[in-house]
Amino acid sequence: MGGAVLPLVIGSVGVLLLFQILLHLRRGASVQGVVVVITGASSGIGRECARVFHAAGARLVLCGRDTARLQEVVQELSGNSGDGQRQTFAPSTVVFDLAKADSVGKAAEEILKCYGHVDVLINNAGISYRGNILDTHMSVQRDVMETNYFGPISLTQALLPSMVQRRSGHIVVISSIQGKISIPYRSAYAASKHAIQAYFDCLRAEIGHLGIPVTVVSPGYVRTNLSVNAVTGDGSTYGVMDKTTASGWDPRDVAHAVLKAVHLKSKDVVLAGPLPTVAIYLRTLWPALFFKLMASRARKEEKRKDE
Ligand SMILES: NC(=O)C1=CN([C@@H]2O[C@H](COP(=O)(O)OP(=O)(O)OC[C@H]3O[C@@H](n4cnc5c(N)ncnc54)[C@H](OP(=O)(O)O)[C@@H]3O)[C@@H](O)[C@H]2O)C=CC1
Ligand SMILES: CCCCCCCCCCCCCCCC(=O)OCC(=O)COP(=O)(O)O
Repeated sequence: MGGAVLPLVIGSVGVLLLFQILLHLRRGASVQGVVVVITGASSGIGRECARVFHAAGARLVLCGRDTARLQEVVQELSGNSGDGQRQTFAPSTVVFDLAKADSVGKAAEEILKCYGHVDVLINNAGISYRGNILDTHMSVQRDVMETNYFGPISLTQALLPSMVQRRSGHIVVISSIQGKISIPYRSAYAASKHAIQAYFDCLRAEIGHLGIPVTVVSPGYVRTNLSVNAVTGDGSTYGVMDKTTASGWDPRDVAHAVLKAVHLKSKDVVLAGPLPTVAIYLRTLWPALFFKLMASRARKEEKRKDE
């Protein structure tokens, strides 16, 4: 009888410890006072990240193009002092357009002035696209690349030297399942997300040993305004809330997953259901079948448009 008690006590203490660790992870105590920069903080995933990181005690620098919409987020967060268990901070804002190459350097200087350094950069801002390649202006292909690829990598490269100097920092990028597989009528978007994945995989290998982790987060569909704001082949706004978007993940869950990824210093996180996950493996292991499925998907979508 006595022999069974000790393992039971050790087991219970172990479970209790594990519970405490999980609780600690959920609370995100690791970002208390940490300087977190979020691009695209005015809506969708970025706005939810702002809420979640603010509640976890981060000192935020929120970025976007629209002063009024950013101020709305600041107002909301400033009036919300969290659960009272930790100190929260009123966010700072920096307004700039990632697609304007000459504005990013100046914005990085402004960001650094807020707290003197950056602990976590979350490259979240982005735009999607709808269109077939034959009818898409080259200017659209370039514009999507500016916002989704050149903008984030310019900002990253402008902030990196200060992280390297301090031997401290963390770079996060919100990519997409479409950074891993390409689906028809998304050429500009999928290409920009593949480019982002490749760039940050290279960066991870180059700077990991300096104590600066790189996290690529690849969500599936998320319930935001991404499809509404998407650009079409002639440069006009798509303006439609797609069913896939409307029935996607709650952006709050994505934001919590980003916080967890920061805490765990995860390298590559896929946030999607089984089908997209199978598709990623299929693309590598049985590409011929994957290409066939995508071609059939393209024909079906073409037919739907013709009806
Ligand atoms: N929703 C989804 O299904 C998925 C989204 N993602 C990715 O998540 C990220 C966030 O998108 P999501 O929240 O869904 O979409 P939203 O359209 O809701 O948000 C996009 C954000 O990006 C900002 N933004 C867009 N263009 C620029 C620019 N040129 N310069 C600066 N900021 C810009 C917008 O700010 P403002 O317009 O105020 O300037 C806005 O805050 C994107 O990178 C997207 O690719 C990935 C997978 C799935
Ligand atoms: C033998 C078994 C075969 C099973 C594999 C079937 C392959 C199914 C293809 C699944 C495609 C999933 C696409 C997911 C796309 C996605 O989640 O994108 C996220 C976004 O970035 C959304 O942006 P968008 O502008 O496209 O709304």
